[in-house]
Amino acid sequence: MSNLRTQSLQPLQPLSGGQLNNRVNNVTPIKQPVRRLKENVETIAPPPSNTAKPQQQKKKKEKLSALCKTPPSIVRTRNGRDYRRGNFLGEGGFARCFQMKDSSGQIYAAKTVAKASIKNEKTKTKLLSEIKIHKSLKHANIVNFIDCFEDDVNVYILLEICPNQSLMELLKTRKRVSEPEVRFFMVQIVGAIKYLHSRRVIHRDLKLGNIFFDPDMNLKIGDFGLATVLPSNSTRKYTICGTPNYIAPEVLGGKNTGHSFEVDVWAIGIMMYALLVGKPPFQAKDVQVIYERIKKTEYGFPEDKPISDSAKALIKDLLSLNPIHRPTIDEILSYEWFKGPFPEKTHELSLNGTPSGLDQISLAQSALNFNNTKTNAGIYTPKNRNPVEILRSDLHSEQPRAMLPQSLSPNDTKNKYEEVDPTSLGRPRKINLSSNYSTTLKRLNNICLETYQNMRRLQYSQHESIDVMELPRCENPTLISKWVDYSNKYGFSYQMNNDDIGVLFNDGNTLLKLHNSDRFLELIYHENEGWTCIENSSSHPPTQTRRQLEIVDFFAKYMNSNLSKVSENEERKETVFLRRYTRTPEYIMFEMTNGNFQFNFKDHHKICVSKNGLAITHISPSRAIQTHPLILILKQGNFPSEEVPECLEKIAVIKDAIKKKAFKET
Ligand SMILES: Nc1ncnc2c1ncn2[C@@H]1O[C@H](COP(=O)(O)OP(=O)(O)OP(=O)(O)O)[C@@H](O)[C@H]1O
Repeated sequence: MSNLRTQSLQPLQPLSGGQLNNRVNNVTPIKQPVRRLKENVETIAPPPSNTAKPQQQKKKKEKLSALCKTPPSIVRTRNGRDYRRGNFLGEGGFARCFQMKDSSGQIYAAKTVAKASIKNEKTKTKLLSEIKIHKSLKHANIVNFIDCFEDDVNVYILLEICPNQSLMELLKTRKRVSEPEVRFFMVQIVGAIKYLHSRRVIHRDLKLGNIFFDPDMNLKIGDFGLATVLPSNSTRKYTICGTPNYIAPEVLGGKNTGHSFEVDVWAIGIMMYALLVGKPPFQAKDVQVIYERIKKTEYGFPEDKPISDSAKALIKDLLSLNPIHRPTIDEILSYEWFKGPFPEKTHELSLNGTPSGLDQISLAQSALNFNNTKTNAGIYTPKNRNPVEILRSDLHSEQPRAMLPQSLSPNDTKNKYEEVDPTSLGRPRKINLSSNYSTTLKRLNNICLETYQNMRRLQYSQHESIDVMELPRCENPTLISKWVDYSNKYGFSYQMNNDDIGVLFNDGNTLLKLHNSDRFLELIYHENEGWTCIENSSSHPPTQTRRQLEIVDFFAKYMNSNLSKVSENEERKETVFLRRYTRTPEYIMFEMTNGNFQFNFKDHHKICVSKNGLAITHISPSRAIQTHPLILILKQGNFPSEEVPECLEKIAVIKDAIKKKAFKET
């Protein structure tokens, strides 16, 4: 603890175990304002009334975080690490949060606490307890603790960055959140709380403002400032703490009743209600009124904001006055409500508005999404089955069929359309790039821009005489002829018309099996750079790629026996693989590593733009293929040998899609 006083940049020493649970005696009488009284507002509630004890209330409103000075532009730790300070991220009652970048470019959030605000022993113990508890946790839905250090003025808690704010901001923007989305949130939250409780940690400050979105829009519980570890399951805590709107009735009972894990279950009920209805159930201007309502569980469901009966039933149980009547963490997910439409993930678009089509997610698809979300939240670990076995049973059972937008005919999967960019799918392995590949992404981005510029120029010059330079040699390009989207588990699998088969795995890496060869390529993706290629023999694959190879082989068999091809086979002219794909309701777009763009439209016509936008290929539903200079097609208004419905409109759509990519990358 003396560390907090020491001068500059010493990493904090670990706490001795005894310090952690000595707060049983910190009984705060109920009449005193509860810690974090200021947060009564939780920004969606009106501010607390100032009628009683105006002096005291005023004093409480001064945030300790105001004492926090902006950290220097470079924070150097004792163990030699430099962090470059970035933007201000947000502020709580106690801390301010800033971006911090390490020397490899990885960005974190640094929760920064002013030493001036930790003058007394109690605050110091609390901070050290927060650090010790948070440091001991590792779960997919808990903000990851990275490091902790200090300088002369601040203590820094370095955390995984959650750049998409919290559920509180989401609700502020959206006013109410749809039931399918809340189902998804609840599973992730329940997974994290189940994990905490299994380690005898009670969070005690669960609220919308403490549940953040990570870059992939997964929820992460943060702020362990009020968390406590119970020495045994039967121990009870007596400290009155929490945020008024979220406080459980037994906490308000203070000394007389004590509280335990069920306070977190209560808070889950409050959050579920708040998300579905738009405000917490016991909200009032005056904190004492909130407490009175909580003690009598006095709340209702407003008629003008209808929610399902099964949602009400779950909320009612979660908000049981008697903690032992509340469902256990394990029981929550067996409620009927979770059988409703369940999305595969949360989309970034949800931050601004209700995504469409959520209510149309089929029962089978919902069940699958629910199970996957539970698994990802650590709620049950499937038996250690071979991934190929899992794939086989998934692909051949009735349920998951619905989730696969089969090859070129994605029927009822509109709500799944989204951009899938390997850079956002996972942290790529850090590797040394060979010089051959290190400029690949830059090169592709340049081709993308050039393709857009050429298409735009040709569109404007279609009434002028043809420049021979615009007439490229028009051989048919390498195309994706079959595909299976299994990105909710493994990745995106495809077969090309040269019969090479690839899987773009969810970590961004690709395995490409070359047709008529014993060789396969492991293409390791590196953010901002490109790919490193390792060539291997399929008959003697390295151990670490064996499972992936099995998956590729499985997909290969599956595609061969189940899907039809887009076009006839071509000889391999080049080694090419899928860079990334984008799905919209109108088309799926493939960006290939030779710079070509393939668009499969929902009317089963496919168009590929090659030669940096100078050549265009049409593949008809009957697999007839023709490639021409784009300028000719623009002049004639359609392809010569077989008409393409709404040909010029399709080309305009393609140009716009490429434009979006071009300007996103540069
Ligand atoms: N991991 C993170 N990534 C991005 N921003 C974060 C992260 N953690 C915290 N923040 C931002 O910093 C603010 C303050 O963080 P936090 O809530 O942990 O601090 P606090 O002072 O303990 O809060 P409280 O008022 O709840 O006690 C948050 O509201 C949020 O805007």
